[in-house]
Amino acid sequence: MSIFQELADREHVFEFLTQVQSPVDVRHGPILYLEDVNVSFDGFKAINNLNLTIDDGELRCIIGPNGAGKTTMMDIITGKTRPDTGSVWFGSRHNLLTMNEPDIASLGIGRKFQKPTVFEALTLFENLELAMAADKRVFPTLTAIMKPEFRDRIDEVLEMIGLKDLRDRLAGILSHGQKQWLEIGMLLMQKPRLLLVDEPVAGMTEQEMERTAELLTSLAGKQSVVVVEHDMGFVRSIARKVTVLHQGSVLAEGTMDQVSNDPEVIKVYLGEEA
Ligand SMILES: Nc1ncnc2c1ncn2[C@@H]1O[C@H](COP(=O)(O)OP(=O)(O)OP(=O)(O)O)[C@@H](O)[C@H]1O
Repeated sequence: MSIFQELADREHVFEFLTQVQSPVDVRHGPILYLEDVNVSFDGFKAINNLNLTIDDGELRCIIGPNGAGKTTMMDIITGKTRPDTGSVWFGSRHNLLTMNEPDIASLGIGRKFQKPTVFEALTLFENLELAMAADKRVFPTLTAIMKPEFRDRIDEVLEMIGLKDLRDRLAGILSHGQKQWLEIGMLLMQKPRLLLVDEPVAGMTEQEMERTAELLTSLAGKQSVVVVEHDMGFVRSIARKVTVLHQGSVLAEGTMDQVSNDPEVIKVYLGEEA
């Protein structure tokens, strides 16, 4: 179609008017793909021929004994640690090993560390506002904060994390669990495609753990979520598919029942709890 025909065609949708699509291409494969990844620290193999695939929208739990390589694996995905060999892809287009940490984050990979780091002297609303302001992709100027659509997004996230009633209270008054949810909310402001969550329920009450399980399961589908967690009860309550890491490689993968009945897993890990 010529440019003149396009201009005359009222039904034609011009490319510049269409919504910007996420750059992550998952049409023909997983959202995250690690192949034959190796990392040594002073000759010690922390990650040893690691292969891992996460599907778009999946909620995956990663378990494994201390020193299994879980944190190192997260560090590799976010660009904090560079592997010695192997490949790490985000969708089929983005080779994460060629990108730095800020570029990987702006592609839509959000990481929640174990300890919450919210701004206690600011309200919940302001915390979420700041999280949005930190995202240069969707939010080029601070003055844009007052736009109604951004306020709507903040209210939507407050609803998702179950803290809408505390919208204008200071984050300092929140319980430990509520701070964790707020921090998850801060990541959600940037609409990540993949959320990496490190030990979300450490230090939480039973009730907070239940609420966290609901939150993480509600996020799956809309985004992919990878949870590293030691609490087996919690993992059982949310897990669809579990990956067991041991000595830097995948020892077993499957449902919680499958992996917890696997003799190798029982020997190296779950046996400690049996
Ligand atoms: N920067 C580093 N320098 C040296 N050794 C390291 C470094 N980072 C990790 N390691 C070692 O690599 C191994 C894997 O560590 P990692 O923290 O990834 O395990 P993990 O599964 O997260 O353990 P945990 O459950 O205790 O957090 C450990 O033996 C650790 O001591």
